[in-house]
Amino acid sequence: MSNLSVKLIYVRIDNRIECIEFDSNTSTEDLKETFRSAAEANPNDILKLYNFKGNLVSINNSLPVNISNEPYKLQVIVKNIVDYNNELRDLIDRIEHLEIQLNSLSSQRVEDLHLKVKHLCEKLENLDHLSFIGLFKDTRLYMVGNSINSKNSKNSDESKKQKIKNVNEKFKKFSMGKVNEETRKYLKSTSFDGWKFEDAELLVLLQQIFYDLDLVSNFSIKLENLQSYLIDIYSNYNDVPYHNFRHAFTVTQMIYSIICSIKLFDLVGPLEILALIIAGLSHDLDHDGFNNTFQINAQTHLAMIYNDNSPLEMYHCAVAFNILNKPESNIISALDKPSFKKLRDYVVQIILATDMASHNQIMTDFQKIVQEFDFKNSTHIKKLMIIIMKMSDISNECRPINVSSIWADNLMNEFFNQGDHEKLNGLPVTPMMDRESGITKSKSQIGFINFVLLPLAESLTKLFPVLRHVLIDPIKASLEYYKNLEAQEAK
Ligand SMILES: Nc1nc2c(ncn2[C@@H]2O[C@H](COP(=O)(O)O)[C@@H](O)[C@H]2O)c(=O)[nH]1
Ligand SMILES: [Zn+2]
Repeated sequence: MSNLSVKLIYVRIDNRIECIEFDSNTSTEDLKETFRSAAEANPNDILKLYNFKGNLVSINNSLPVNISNEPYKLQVIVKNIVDYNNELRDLIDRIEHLEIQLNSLSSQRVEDLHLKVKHLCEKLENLDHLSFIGLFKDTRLYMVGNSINSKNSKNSDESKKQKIKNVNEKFKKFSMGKVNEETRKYLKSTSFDGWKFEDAELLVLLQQIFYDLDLVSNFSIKLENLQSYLIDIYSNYNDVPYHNFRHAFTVTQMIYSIICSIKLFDLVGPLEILALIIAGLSHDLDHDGFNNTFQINAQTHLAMIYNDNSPLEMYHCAVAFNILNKPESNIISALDKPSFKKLRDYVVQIILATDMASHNQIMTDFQKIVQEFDFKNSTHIKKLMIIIMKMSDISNECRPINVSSIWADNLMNEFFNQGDHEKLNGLPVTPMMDRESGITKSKSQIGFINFVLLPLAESLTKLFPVLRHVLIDPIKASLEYYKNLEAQEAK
């Protein structure tokens, strides 16, 4: 080998720097093997190489040389996670089988085990390296410029259909029983833990909310239409880490909890209550896990059809009314034309207001009216409905830390997944979404609580002091938790 053709490159693997030597005759396979040995990686592991600017680069003999102060970064994606996941799925199947055999859900040990496995499985599915190789996610729209309807895998479509079918069957079966008083009461609480329930159970609880708010009687909703509507809502959320059906459930449950805490049904009419519940359920329909900034920068189909104006929220509204348009899922068929128009206006305005780009304006508007709030003023009422929706949308940190912490992890996973795709597509990377920017969960939550969540909760509490105990106190507890965590991380 002539010395002139020898290349030396420096690579950071975890916290150590390795120097790799190769030449222009070294094949890509051999070079990858050298990287693999340097990283002590297994043959099936995936290697990701980033240059000093943080861009992903391919490993081949034309890699530019660098200096030791500006090393490449090598990341190893452990493959065995797939096997773990299969094992976990098997385990879930076996536990479900066992449950059927026991013919009772009351065995606490089986239930606990089932929950633990489910949570672990969810965590594994959301690991960032899985998001990169796209093993578990429906990656539609992930490719820049793709149409919203293009899906990457027939198999994932089939398994989604099967999952919906199973959940639908269980939902109908569970619906034959009654939700007990204790659960109905718990459902009204802001400390409700949705992670304890499976999807079909969440649907039963949503159905219960429609009954307990008298929406079924006030709007003559047929049970079969309500069930078909709820299943359509369920089916139109994607398996993304954060903006999924559970998020829609959690937000709707918080809306319900606030309605009950402030007895909103005594202050506004049933149409306003119905609009809030429909908006909560629909506000992130068919979210693909990428925010508006990504949609606009990547010039996705959504950004194109909505001209960069709140593309996601516009689309969620469109999907919401598409579902309501289906005769079998139309839960608002009893409304006359003026009432339909009013409900539609409420739902659209409430969903559009969840675009965080409008947050400051909405806060300013509400703070102006809060001192002289008039429950007979329709503009005031609409602004209040918007604030209740926004409060519920970002309210994870109002819940106990064991509940909210999973949400914060899921949100960070979704953010980092977006950051990875931004890098891969040469788009501007939002620092908060860059896994290499040093942002931590504690930092992210402290900032969000101080600058967004707490001011919003304080505004709503000014109008309804009863909320101090159920919103402000737990938010402050979460803030303390994250401050302690940050202090520990700094040590
Ligand atoms: N850093 C955090 N950001 C949060 C949290 N909860 C919500 N959010 C942000 O707000 C929007 C809400 O709108 P959505 O309709 O998209 O759900 C969400 O996308 C996040 O950007 C939080 O706890 N921490
Ligand atoms: Zn949301």
